[in-house]
Parts: sequence; structure tokens; C-alpha cells
Amino acid sequence: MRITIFGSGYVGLVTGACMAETGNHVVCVDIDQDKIDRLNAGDVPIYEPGLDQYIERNRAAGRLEFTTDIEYGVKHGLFQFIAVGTPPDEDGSADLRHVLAVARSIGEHIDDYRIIVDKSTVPVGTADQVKSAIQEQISARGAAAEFDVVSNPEFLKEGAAINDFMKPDRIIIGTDNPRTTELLRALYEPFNRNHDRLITMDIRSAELTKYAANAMLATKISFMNELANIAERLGADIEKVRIGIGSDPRIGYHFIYPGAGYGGSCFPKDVRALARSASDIGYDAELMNAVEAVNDRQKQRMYTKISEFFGGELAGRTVAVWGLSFKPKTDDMREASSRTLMEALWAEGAKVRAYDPEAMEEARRLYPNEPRLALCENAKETLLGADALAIVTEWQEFRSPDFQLIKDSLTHPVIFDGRNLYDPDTLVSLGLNYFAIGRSGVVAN
Ligand SMILES: NC(=O)c1ccc[n+]([C@@H]2O[C@H](COP(=O)([O-])OP(=O)(O)OC[C@H]3O[C@@H](n4cnc5c(N)ncnc54)[C@H](O)[C@@H]3O)[C@@H](O)[C@H]2O)c1
Ligand SMILES: O=c1ccn([C@@H]2O[C@H](COP(=O)(O)OP(=O)(O)O[C@H]3O[C@H](CO)[C@@H](O)[C@H](O)[C@H]3O)[C@@H](O)[C@H]2O)c(=O)[nH]1
Repeated sequence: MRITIFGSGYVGLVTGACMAETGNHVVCVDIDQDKIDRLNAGDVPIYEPGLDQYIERNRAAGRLEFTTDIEYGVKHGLFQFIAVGTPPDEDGSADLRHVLAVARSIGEHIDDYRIIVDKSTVPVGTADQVKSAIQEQISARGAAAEFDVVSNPEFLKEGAAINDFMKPDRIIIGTDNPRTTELLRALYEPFNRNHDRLITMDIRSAELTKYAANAMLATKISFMNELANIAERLGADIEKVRIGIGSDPRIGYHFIYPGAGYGGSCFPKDVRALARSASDIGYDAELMNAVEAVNDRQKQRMYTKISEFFGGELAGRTVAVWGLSFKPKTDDMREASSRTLMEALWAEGAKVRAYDPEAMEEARRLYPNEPRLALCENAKETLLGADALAIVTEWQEFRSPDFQLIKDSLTHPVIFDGRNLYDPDTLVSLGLNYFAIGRSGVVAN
């Protein structure tokens, strides 16, 4: 089938590569010329495990093209996917500027039946706006063209995106026209083989399903972080509590890891946008507001612990930071907890020596010429001349470090662990002070 995808970011590239992998002819359109040039030169601008091989293979087979030519894109695909960003506006609502720009572009060039498939995360009612924006452009040209707008939210996780797309838990199709259901069923058939995962519903419910899923997951995390802060003060160990409650199948072990707060391009903005949508219709979404407030506080926890340890005297200190991306296996630093920590440390006159296996280029882009940030070649190098070590992202390579080296390198033998990677007893027996999340800190004698 012929598919066009607007937006070549995390979602657009993964969707394009996976759709091409199953034999479709995919054209990816982006307005970022530099990004398209890189993709056409065989360079994948983001880090997502496995994505580069998928892109290379399908580009070579002629099934995957990259262009800034909007007209070419609109003329190409029966399916026109919208996978552009919906960043938070100043008031927390989703900024639909890019989505509506794509809709207008489609309206300017559409001359045959098209199915517009919205994959971006958008508030309830956006499909109606997309429909109007397309129709306005068609009418302005004095033309006529038929089209349908479908909501097909995406649920992939960064770092596991290819697998999530190839083997989805569910494929949500929100539509008001049964013929689009059948066409989308055919399109998704290769991803829906083992058992039927296609769930159809009306468009507004599909749009809300995406926010509901992210808000539920974010709620689980904030709940655990709240509990972690209580456990810490009561002398309980949140890791034991986590195992204790996860064994109840009604709770489950997924998404109950306490930590340095959730980040990324989805949970923070989507919880905010849902609360904002509610307040726009006169409903105070108290739980969503609390989920966000708990997370904002949690993202400060690492800083608070470090500051308390040093008696509030951070000026002139240097902190080694392991992990900059918002989670392992991605280079994405959008709303990453590492940024909250580093910026709080800098504000108090401290310096940071940081390392991340994949996000160094992104860190350089976000903090160009930042004199208070030394980006190091590897984890060991961050320790040189540092007073303390803070672990923000649980990359595999941080799980079994050389603790003796850490102890010998730091001016103060102290680890602040934002992801509860280590056993407190082992660390204290090695002479390290250790402060994690939701457990009492241990101080070596
Ligand atoms: N990142 C994720 O894990 C994830 C998962 C599920 C859903 N989503 C949702 O999918 C959407 C896209 O997210 P993302 O992380 O891929 O975004 P992204 O920022 O990585 O990529 C968006 C791309 O769209 C391009 N773009 C902007 N305006 C355009 C236009 N008019 N025409 C063509 N291209 C245009 C940008 O240049 C950019 O390359 C968002 O709504 C997000 O909430 C993201
Ligand atoms: O138990 C947990 C699980 C996650 N996190 C944090 O939560 C954030 C988000 O993690 P994750 O959900 O794995 O990554 P995303 O790529 O942001 O994926 C989420 O957001 C996407 C965009 O909407 C959705 O498609 C996915 O289904 C949804 O999981 C990260 O900072 C994690 O460190 C925790 O703190 N504790």
C-alpha cells in the first residue's frame, strides 16, 4: 500500500520504517531540511535501537523515501499519517500548530480520496479541527476531494519502539466511517497476526484513550514516588514494598518503580494537557494535578538529597552525573530528570561532570558552551575531581560498577542513586555512603 507520513521524529520514523518493512511504499515528509538531508545520506538523526537497520534496509529496497516535498507526499499515499509534535503550550494545553499545518498542507494538494490518520497525541475534538482545516483549503481552491479523518493514537515506548510497533498490545482505530476501519484493518494486518488487537471506537473516545493510558501510567509512578517519600521517613524500604504490592495481579509489577521522577516527551505534557482539557470544560482534574505536582517535586529529590548531605553548601562542589537521557536506550532528553538536577546544582554554584551512553550529542545541543558542564568520555572519567556521584538514568552499564574505584576517586565517598540500582548493605560495607529513593540513607563509618 502507499503511505505518507508527516513528521520524521520518533513516531514518524518508527511508523515509516515498520510499515515499509512489511512491504508498503512509504514516503516520509518533514519540514526540517537538515533532518531530511541526513536521512537521505543514510544518517539516522535519533537513537532508537534497531531503527537504523530498518531504515537502511527499506531505503535500499526503494520502499522508504524521505522528502520535504509536501505535494509529492500528498499525491503519494492513500493513507496520510500525521506524526508531528504536539508540544505543551504555555498554558499546558497541547499546541496543535503543527498538526493543523499538516492538515492545511493536505487540503492544498489533495485531489483524490485520502484517509488522514492522526497518530500524534491530540486532545478530544482535534479530528474535527483537522477535518475543517482540510475542507477550508479544498474549498478555497474551488476543488472537490473526498477524505476521512481517523484517530489512531500511538503507544510505542522510546527505547523499545520497533518491538512495540511490530507487536502492539492494541491498535486503536477511532472512526465515524466503517470503510476506513476495513482499510486500516488491511494496513495493520501484518502487525495483528497472532490474535486480533484492533479495537474500533468513535473518534473522540480514541483521542481520549491515548491520554487515559499515559495518565494512568504516570499516576502509578507518582503514587510510588509519593509512597517512597513516606517509606523513607518511616524507616521502611520502598523496594521491599514494591515487590510486596506488585505480587497482587490487580496491581502488577509494571510501572511501579520509584525514582527521580518521570520525564520524556509524553507523560509530563500529556498529564498537563489532560488536566487543561478538563479545566477548559469546567472540571477540576484534581488527581491529574496531583500526579503532576508529585512528579515536579520528585524531580527535585536528587538535588535536595545532595544539598542536605553537603549542609546546603554546594558552591564550588562538583557532582558526577551518570545518565542524561530521560530513560535508558534513548538519546532523548526532553523533560529528563537529569536536566532538573543539573540546573538546580548550577543555580547553587556547583559544577557537573556527566556521561550518558547515547545522549552526549543531545546534551551538547541543549547546553552549548556551558562552562559548568563537563561532558566526559565514559563513566569513570566523570569521577575525576568530583565530590559525589549521582545516578539519574538506569543504563545497564551503571548496574555493576567498580565501587572501589568510585570510592577512591570521589573526594566524598557518596552515591545518590535516583533509580535504586544497588544494595545498601553492600555499599556501606565497602565504605560508601549511599542515598537512594524511598530507603533510609546509609552512612559508612
Ligand atoms: N516519542 C514518543 O515516544 C511518542 C509515542 C507515542 C506518541 N507520541 C506522540 O507522537 C507525536 C510525535 O512525537 P515525536 O516524539 O515523534 O515528535 P518529534 O518532535 O520527535 O518529531 C516531530 C517531527 O515533526 C516535524 N514537523 C513539524 N511540523 C511539520 C509539518 N508541518 N510537516 C511535516 N513535518 C513536520 C518536525 O520537524 C519533527 O521532525 C506527538 O504528538 C507525541 O505526543 C510520541
Ligand atoms: O516504573 C516506572 C516506569 C517509568 N518511569 C519513568 O517514566 C518515564 C517514561 O517512561 P516510559 O513510559 O518507559 O517511556 P516513554 O517512551 O515516555 O513512553 C510513554 O509515553 C509514550 C508517548 O505517549 C507512550 O506511547 C508509551 O506507551 C508510554 O509508556 C521515564 O522517565 C521513566 O524513567 C518510572 O519512573 N517508573
